[in-house]
Amino acid sequence: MSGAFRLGLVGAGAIARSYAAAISGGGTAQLVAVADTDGDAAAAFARDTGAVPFSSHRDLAAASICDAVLVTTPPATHAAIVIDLVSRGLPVLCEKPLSITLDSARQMTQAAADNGVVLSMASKFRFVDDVIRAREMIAEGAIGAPLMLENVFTSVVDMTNRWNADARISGGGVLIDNGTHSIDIVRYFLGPITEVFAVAGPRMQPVGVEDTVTLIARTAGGAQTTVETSWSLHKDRSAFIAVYGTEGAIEVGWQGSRFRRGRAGIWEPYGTGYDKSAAFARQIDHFAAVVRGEDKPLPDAADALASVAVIQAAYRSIATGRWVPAEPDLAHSPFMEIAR
Ligand SMILES: NC(=O)C1=CN([C@@H]2O[C@H](COP(=O)(O)OP(=O)(O)OC[C@H]3O[C@@H](n4cnc5c(N)ncnc54)[C@H](OP(=O)(O)O)[C@@H]3O)[C@@H](O)[C@H]2O)C=CC1
Ligand SMILES: O=C1CO[C@H](CO)[C@@H](O)[C@@H]1O
Repeated sequence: MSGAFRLGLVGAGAIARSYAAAISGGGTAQLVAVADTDGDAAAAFARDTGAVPFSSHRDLAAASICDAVLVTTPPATHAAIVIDLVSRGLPVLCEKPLSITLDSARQMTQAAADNGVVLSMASKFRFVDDVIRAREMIAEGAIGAPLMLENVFTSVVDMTNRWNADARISGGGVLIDNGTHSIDIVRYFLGPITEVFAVAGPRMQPVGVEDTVTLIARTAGGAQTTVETSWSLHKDRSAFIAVYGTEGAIEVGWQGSRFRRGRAGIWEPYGTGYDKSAAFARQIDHFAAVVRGEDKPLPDAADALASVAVIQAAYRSIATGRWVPAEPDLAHSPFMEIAR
């Protein structure tokens, strides 16, 4: 494959517009096709981007003009669309969550494996410079052994008239929505998650799904983590990730990040914080490199599947009030003995 990376897009809604803006800023990808079941949305997107419009992902695939496809439809539609696309040999980058059930997510990763094509889940925070640098510093031993990770994704978003509040389409509320980012971040920094405990807070929006969730997780490496997600509370924290280790700490912030040597040293600033468009652009360039065989998927299909498994475990924890084993192959970790 040489020349521009010809990207098709399925689902011409809000986040598709963010991708189009990021791609138009440069990089290796060119948006060549767009499919949306809403003909007006596809036509408007096509007009603004120069992509060829289609009324279904199947028609888009049949046109054979794409090297790969980005799926940006609501979560309940991901499985059927992705399975169709990978079965036609098209590599796919699918927006989060990969799917709304573990069974359907497994079918997706299996279909990709059977057809020998790349399937990755969009996880923009893996493509934020300060997040990448934080992970590198931890790998270099800058904070010693990581002991604790805190993640906070809280902001006020009115979900009352959006598909996000309809569990049949979204799979749940803020836990599957923002929590999917959180779980992938935790796994990116600390590796597999063994057990989770989650509680849903008082519901502040008149919706049929949870709008505030606190989650605690243990990792296979022995670190612990807390995740706070809300569509209804704005904690207004400057940092969205904090990792504390035996020899220091790192905070990744929205406007800039910082590093502290030792348990009570001076904070040293680094980086410039979070830039969504830059992260999207970098994610697409990385996906192009993966499809060209020049790099490995981030996250890979197993990571994406694990994120679905952990979120499902967290929902079981909310329903039962118990610790729940998270990633199936890690169900018998020593921590479960403590939890019992
Ligand atoms: N990474 C990030 O920062 C973010 C990621 N997301 C994720 O992106 C995805 C899309 O979210 P968002 O852009 O907010 O959703 P939108 O509702 O704004 O857009 C989705 C579009 O897909 C269309 N659509 C629905 N079903 C199909 C189908 N089967 N084939 C083709 N098109 C279809 C919808 O049409 P219609 O309206 O007629 O149903 C709509 O035009 C979700 O998975 C979400 O979790 C969302 C926001 C931020
Ligand atoms: O990153 C994100 C920002 O918040 C949105 C609304 O909760 C999420 O859907 C999205 O994934």
